[in-house]
Amino acid sequence: MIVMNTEYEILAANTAYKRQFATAGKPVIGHKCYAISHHYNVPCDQAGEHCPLQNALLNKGPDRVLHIHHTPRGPEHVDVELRPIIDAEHQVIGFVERLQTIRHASAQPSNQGLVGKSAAFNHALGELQRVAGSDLPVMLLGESGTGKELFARAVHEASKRARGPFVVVDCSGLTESLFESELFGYEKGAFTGAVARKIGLVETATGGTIFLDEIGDIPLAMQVKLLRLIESGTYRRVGGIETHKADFRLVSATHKPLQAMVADGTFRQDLYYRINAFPIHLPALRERREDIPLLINSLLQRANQPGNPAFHATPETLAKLIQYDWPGNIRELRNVLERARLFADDGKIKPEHLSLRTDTLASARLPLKKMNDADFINYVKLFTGTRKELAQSLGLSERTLYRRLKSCGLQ
Ligand SMILES: Nc1ncnc2c1ncn2[C@@H]1O[C@H](COP(=O)(O)OP(=O)(O)OP(=O)(O)O)[C@@H](O)[C@H]1O
Repeated sequence: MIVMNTEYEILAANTAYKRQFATAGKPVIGHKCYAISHHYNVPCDQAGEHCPLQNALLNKGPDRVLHIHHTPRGPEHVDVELRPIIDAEHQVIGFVERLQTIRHASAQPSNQGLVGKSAAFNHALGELQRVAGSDLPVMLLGESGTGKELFARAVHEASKRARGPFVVVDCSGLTESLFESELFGYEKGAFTGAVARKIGLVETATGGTIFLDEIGDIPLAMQVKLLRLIESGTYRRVGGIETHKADFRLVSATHKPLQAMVADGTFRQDLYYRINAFPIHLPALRERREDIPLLINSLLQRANQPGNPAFHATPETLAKLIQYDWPGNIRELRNVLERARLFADDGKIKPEHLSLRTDTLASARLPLKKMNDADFINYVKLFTGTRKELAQSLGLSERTLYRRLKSCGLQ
């Protein structure tokens, strides 16, 4: 926590903040918050980010945002909550800021969990952070392979139920009778083959979270039973008479258009409102292209066997992967990399090692040399290598690249 004046200067900091940001010979007191945590020399809102201080000043009330901070450990996601200090004349004279490092997502290559730092990813993460602490049902909406299960796990881990179980139910593979016995369990003798009592997943999830993946696939008859469970908070084992109390937080996901299904009668409206209390839209990979290099590093790190040389993508490969449309999102990226590794004998993943669906390869429609200015600028901004590598990836000489950069106002 820190206390600041309205000039963004840090007046006081607690031990945790100092431990994080103060280094010998570089104390934090008296310095601007944006210089310490962002390495900017202007306030965040002038550097293209949302500044909670400006909002809190304007509204004379608290404000909360998700930021990426530059810590000695590298960039990290931080949940920032700012409260104004208001004097007797109703003037804002300072702020108290509480910063909380988010552990369930990483802004640098990581061998586990969610990674990302693009605006689209940060937005979804910010929503997750807001809802996690409550017991509200969460609905994750996104194309296949966008990380719905990882997000669901992150909701659980960021919640008060983190120490409880996280139970995944894939609804798409379950028939009606199976759904009921899986979810609620059954008593001995409930049906042929029920030779002993079986505990259901709802019971297993006591104190934790249930993730219903592909909830749009639940048949209508089962939707009634699910609704009853959610509304009453109780259930009965199949063949049982005793009522049990349920204690779980519900996270659901689907890539189906639930609203349209409600309209045509294949999904119950009452259930829809129950489970859709807090929808979070997960961006497709093509909406967060700037995360692609980070994701590639993370996924290659994950696939690496100890003792083997580390794999990396050449600049040309990176260029191709950034341009591709990724209909299968991160799962497809993971598969493409896993296959490419088998061909990259020297650890370098080259364009010929990639198996991309050519119909969606943007470069097939758009020769790199002939890119228009807007696409060119966008491409340059996303590129993380050196200038030489950039020229190579575009098939330009360094001199031509230099002229093109200059003509677009990029130095
Ligand atoms: N932000 C992320 N950072 C790192 N890895 C990710 C991220 N999002 C997804 N992945 C990885 O991508 C793969 C697909 O993710 P996941 O299974 O969660 O997707 P999904 O949306 O649930 O897919 P489906 O709808 O097909 O079930 C997994 O291997 C997961 O680890």
